Amino acid sequence: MWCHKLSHLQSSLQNLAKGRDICQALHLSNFKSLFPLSIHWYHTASKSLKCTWHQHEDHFELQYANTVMRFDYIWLRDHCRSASCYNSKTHQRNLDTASVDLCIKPKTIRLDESTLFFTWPDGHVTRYDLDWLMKNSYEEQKQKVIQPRILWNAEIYQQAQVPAVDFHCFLETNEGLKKFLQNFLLYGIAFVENVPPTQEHTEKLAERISLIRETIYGRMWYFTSDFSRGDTAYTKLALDRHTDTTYFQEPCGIQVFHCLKHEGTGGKTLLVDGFYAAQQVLQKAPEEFELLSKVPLKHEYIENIGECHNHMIGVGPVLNIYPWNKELYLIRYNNYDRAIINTVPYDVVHRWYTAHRTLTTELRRPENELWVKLKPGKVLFIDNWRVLHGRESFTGYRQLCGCYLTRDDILNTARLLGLHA
Ligand SMILES: C[N+](C)(C)CCCC[C@H](N)C(=O)O
Ligand SMILES: O=C(O)CCC(=O)C(=O)O
Ligand SMILES: [Fe+2]
Repeated sequence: MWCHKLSHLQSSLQNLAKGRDICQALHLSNFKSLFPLSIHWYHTASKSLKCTWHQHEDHFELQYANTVMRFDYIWLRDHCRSASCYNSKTHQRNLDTASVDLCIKPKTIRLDESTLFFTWPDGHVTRYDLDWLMKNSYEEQKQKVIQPRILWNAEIYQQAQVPAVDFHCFLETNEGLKKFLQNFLLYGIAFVENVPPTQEHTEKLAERISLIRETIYGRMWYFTSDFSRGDTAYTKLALDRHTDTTYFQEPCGIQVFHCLKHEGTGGKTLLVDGFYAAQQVLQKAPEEFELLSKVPLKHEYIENIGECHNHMIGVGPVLNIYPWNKELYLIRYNNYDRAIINTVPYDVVHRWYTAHRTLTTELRRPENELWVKLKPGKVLFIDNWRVLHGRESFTGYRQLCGCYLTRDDILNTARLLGLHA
């Protein structure tokens, strides 16, 4: 695992902010026309960017770099970066927010160069750099994507010719690891090749990018069609596209597959970008997209086979989106493991089935299906919050090993390498 290198992260954030100033300075020409005439505005030139602000009764309004931003006074007090309110070494808040009057108002506000000074009733002074305020404002944040992605169907993915990363490159170089993670973040799938076909080597790969998430299936799993567990994965049957562990309150973030052996026919792996399909639903039937993002459902796993006794339940909508920018972050789709729907009134149920059908139609379009035959030596990583997998039925002896990984920790690794995650 990686240790924290926050200074590195900070300096890349600073570079990002500098680049932004230059871009936004170019868009300043008509910002004056936005001002209401009836209230008193303060105009100041800071560096090259003009800034105008107004102290309203219940909030602070700032126009800077062509952006109109509003800040609640409690927010401005809460985010104070002074040494007594914030520990800049640990990046943690010292201030006890509950001790601040919810209706707090600054006694005075003044701007000096590019720094705003708020003096609070008890005399405490909070200072904010204009660029910091802008970067951290809601207005800025809602324009941004949390996770840049390339949504794909089979043709888009194949044309992109995303290369697999070599085993040694992945394990021994930061470039190899970074390339791999960049592919994974953009497409939701990525391959490592030339891996010795053993469970130990597969485990080593997994540990390079994240933490293994131990589950009811074990830490590293290793399975054949031996009916050893109460799930169709342990048969030779075809499996339609799905995401795994929908019956966990937090479905596993990443699935790793390594086919160690197959002597027989069939058994190809199916991959479908769930976010591409959801995007199609959003375009064709936005109210159905919304319904799929609002109606919570249960998924369930009940197992009573030999020594294995499990009963897992996970609740959540099929599509999970960030409310401020509507960006998708998780699809929970498994028709096998979907539990009884009894938390939704009948008229909504009907609309939900219609919406689910629309999504299923998109997910099942042949042009959205990427089929790959997993071979010993080639390890597949799947973003289980985004990309659905399935398999063709097969004959003969087939051995698959792999594991689940935690999502937070793969993103941690990616961020520390300077990637946007
Ligand atoms: C991958 N491994 C064989 C360990 C488990 C398979 C679990 C399959 C289950 N129906 C699900 O979708 O979650
Ligand atoms: O056998 C396979 O290729 C995959 C089965 C499956 O869906 C799983 O193990 O999660
Ligand atoms: Fe699965």
